[in-house]
Amino acid sequence: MKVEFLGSYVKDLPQDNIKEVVFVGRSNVGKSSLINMLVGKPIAKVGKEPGRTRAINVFLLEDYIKLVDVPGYGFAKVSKEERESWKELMERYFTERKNNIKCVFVLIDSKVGPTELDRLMIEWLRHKGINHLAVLTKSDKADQRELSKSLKELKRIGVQKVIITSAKEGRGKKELLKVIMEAKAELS
Ligand SMILES: Nc1nc2c(ncn2[C@@H]2O[C@H](COP(=O)(O)OP(=O)(O)OP(=O)(O)O)[C@@H](O)[C@H]2O)c(=O)[nH]1
Ligand SMILES: [Mg+2]
Repeated sequence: MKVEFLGSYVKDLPQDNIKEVVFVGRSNVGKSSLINMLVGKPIAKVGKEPGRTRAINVFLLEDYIKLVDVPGYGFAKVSKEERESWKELMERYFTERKNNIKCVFVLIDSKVGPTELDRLMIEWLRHKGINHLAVLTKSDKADQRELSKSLKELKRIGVQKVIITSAKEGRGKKELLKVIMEAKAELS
């Protein structure tokens, strides 16, 4: 698959008309790993310590759609200022890029299920009218009971579509790529 790193953004965001899919979720939930699994190469940095991805990292896939890796939320060890700047960056990103966003993948750990912050994120996307779906990550680490519980909880908070994934085992790759590639059909 053809993929190219377009840049890292902390302030000024790109101003083009290319469609994008966005990966959001708690720090350490597996956003960067999932991007790497999808494109088949280690293009996004995977952190040993959570809270590693500080900027918005943008990758161009097959010349027509962008994958956007945004900094994770909910990491306890960040200062109030850092949390504020994260919020500011996210608000700007979703406001400025709203019309380009094809889908937001809200990543949730299969074993942990949706946290309060995930719920707020989903509610906020719903309120803004931004298309989104839930992606359960690291399914290789969760047993059937944990997985069912996470699915049930997502249903309870009104999530319509869920894709179960494991970056380690390649699970969910086809389903995610299908959502991503649908942008192509929309463009032509
Ligand atoms: N077992 C297992 N581990 C995973 C999987 N995906 C990611 N990990 C591990 O989880 C940790 C965090 O992964 P990242 O991809 O860096 O997570 P992130 O969401 O990008 O984290 P931030 O950039 O800090 O927000 C790393 O140690 C990964 O190796 C998976 O599918 N299975
Ligand atoms: Mg990351």
